[in-house]
Amino acid sequence: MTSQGLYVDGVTVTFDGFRALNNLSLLVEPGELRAVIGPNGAGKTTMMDVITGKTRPDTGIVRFAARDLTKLDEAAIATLGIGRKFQKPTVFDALTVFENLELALKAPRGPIACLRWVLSGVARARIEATMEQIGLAARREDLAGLLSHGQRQWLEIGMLLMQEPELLLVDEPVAGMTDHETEQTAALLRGIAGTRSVVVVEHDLEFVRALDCRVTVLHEGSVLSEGSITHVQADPRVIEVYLGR
Ligand SMILES: Nc1ncnc2c1ncn2[C@@H]1O[C@H](COP(=O)(O)OP(=O)(O)OP(=O)(O)O)[C@@H](O)[C@H]1O
Repeated sequence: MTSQGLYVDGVTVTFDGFRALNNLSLLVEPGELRAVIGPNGAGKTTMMDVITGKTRPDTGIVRFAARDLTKLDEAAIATLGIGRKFQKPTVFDALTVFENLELALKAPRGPIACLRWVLSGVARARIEATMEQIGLAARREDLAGLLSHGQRQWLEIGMLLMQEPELLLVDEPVAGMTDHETEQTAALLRGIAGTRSVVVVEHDLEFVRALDCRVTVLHEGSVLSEGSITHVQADPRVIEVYLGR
């Protein structure tokens, strides 16, 4: 077993006798970009909930960077460097792009420390670099409420990046985006991986192809197939339960 990365082994989650996850095992390497697909009810959201500590598994191992996540609460898991982006963006509409990113910085804790805290040159440079990365440098002074749906999603990804996560979980990022925004999101996520692991749950298979990464197909709470998008799309079991419908 690897001591780094995300290691899920034999995880089962039962809701009122129904197995949402059924002996789920998966390994995501440090710096890897991984797409997770599967039909409705396959267990994708439950898998994310288990990794972030929202749901406790009945059995199984969940480790990240050699830490046992099943022993930690949601706050402790976030502190460990696991960030999650939900489908709906939660940016602050009345703040500018810059201010949203500033707010997401890891500010010192405690009232005295906060009073003394001034945005340092290093912090400012990080905000600048993040605005470039998410393609919003030209919109820095614009209120988030004026951004398009896609741009708001990127801003939220930027806010998560300000927390310097080592693992980023992203839930259906391109739902409601234009084709052009979808392409840009794939490029953004490819760029974000490498220095950190990124797990993306998505239904849009064109987008998953554009991610150009290993794909895990879930079905009834287990891994049905894994490999390149070309490999899983040609897998008869995947065609039967997911693609062929
Ligand atoms: N809190 C809960 N109580 C009872 N059943 C639940 C609960 N959460 C999830 N389930 C069930 O577990 C199964 C897996 O759900 P989950 O949301 O993880 O699937 P999913 O792959 O994310 O689906 P979708 O693509 O529709 O989001 C579903 O049958 C769902 O109804």
